Amino acid sequence: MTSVEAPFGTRLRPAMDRHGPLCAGIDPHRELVESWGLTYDYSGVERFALTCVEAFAGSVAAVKPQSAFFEVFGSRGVALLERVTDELRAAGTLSVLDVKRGDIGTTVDAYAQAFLGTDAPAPADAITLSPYLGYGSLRPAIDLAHQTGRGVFVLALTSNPEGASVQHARGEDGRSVAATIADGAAEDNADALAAGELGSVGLVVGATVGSAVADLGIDLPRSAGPLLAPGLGAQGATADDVRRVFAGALDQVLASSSRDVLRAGPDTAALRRRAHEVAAQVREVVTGA
Ligand SMILES: O=C(O)c1cc(=O)[nH]c(=O)n1[C@@H]1O[C@H](COP(=O)(O)O)[C@@H](O)[C@H]1O
Repeated sequence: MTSVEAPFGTRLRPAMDRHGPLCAGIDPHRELVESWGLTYDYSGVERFALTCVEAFAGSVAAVKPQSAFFEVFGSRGVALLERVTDELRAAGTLSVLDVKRGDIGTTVDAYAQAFLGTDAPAPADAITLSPYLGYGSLRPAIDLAHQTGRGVFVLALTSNPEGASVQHARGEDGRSVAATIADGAAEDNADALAAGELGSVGLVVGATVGSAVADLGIDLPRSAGPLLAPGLGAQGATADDVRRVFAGALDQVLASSSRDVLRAGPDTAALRRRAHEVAAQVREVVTGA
């Protein structure tokens, strides 16, 4: 059992200040594992994941293991994922578990207990959530995260081209789905905003989304939480894209990169060096230095 912690946002802010605003992904794709000279099986993925932990622990603001690549190996893969989050926790490095959960509220409650509760078997510092059963369906997870000092990242504008068909759609009031989700985060982070702190309800906004934030009238600064920004590197987004997409909210950006960093392995030092390089580039963009 883990105890209640200080709010996720207030733990993330100093980590980003210290290491640069990068969340390094652990995504053991078959081709990456093989490019490291490992066989693509449970043992190869175990070696891959634990090398990433060794490289990133204590070196980056946050680490985001992608559950799908672990679930491929069934219960052993899930146990490995739990080991990854446990080792990150022991090293004092924040984990963002990428599980993209979403369901009716009563089921979300169980997901919340599984990942964010004080009795969670291997709690993460934050998880990713999908709000497409309605932002309100996530209430049990958001409330529990607030109680236990953990965080959530709610998909708002995803980095993939297909996301726009849902996220840009407008309701009867003319507001887009993505803007409504950002409004929800703003309400849930209102106390943090008033206190001048980073909120614990983050949004996922891809660095690939072009002018969508402005076109849809989304007020990112008012959302007041961290903005997890995937898409850098492998999906084609650049530092300039980060500057443009997040103009006005750059201090909330937590850029996320998986393949671009992971390709530097299998050498632990090279992997860490690449993570530092990308973190420094993002820091330069967000501070305008
Ligand atoms: O929630 C995410 O992390 C996420 C949201 C999104 O809109 N786009 C997106 O790519 N992701 C995740 O971010 C990672 C991107 O990996 P790379 O493209 O290799 O950097 C993957 O784990 C994706 O599942």
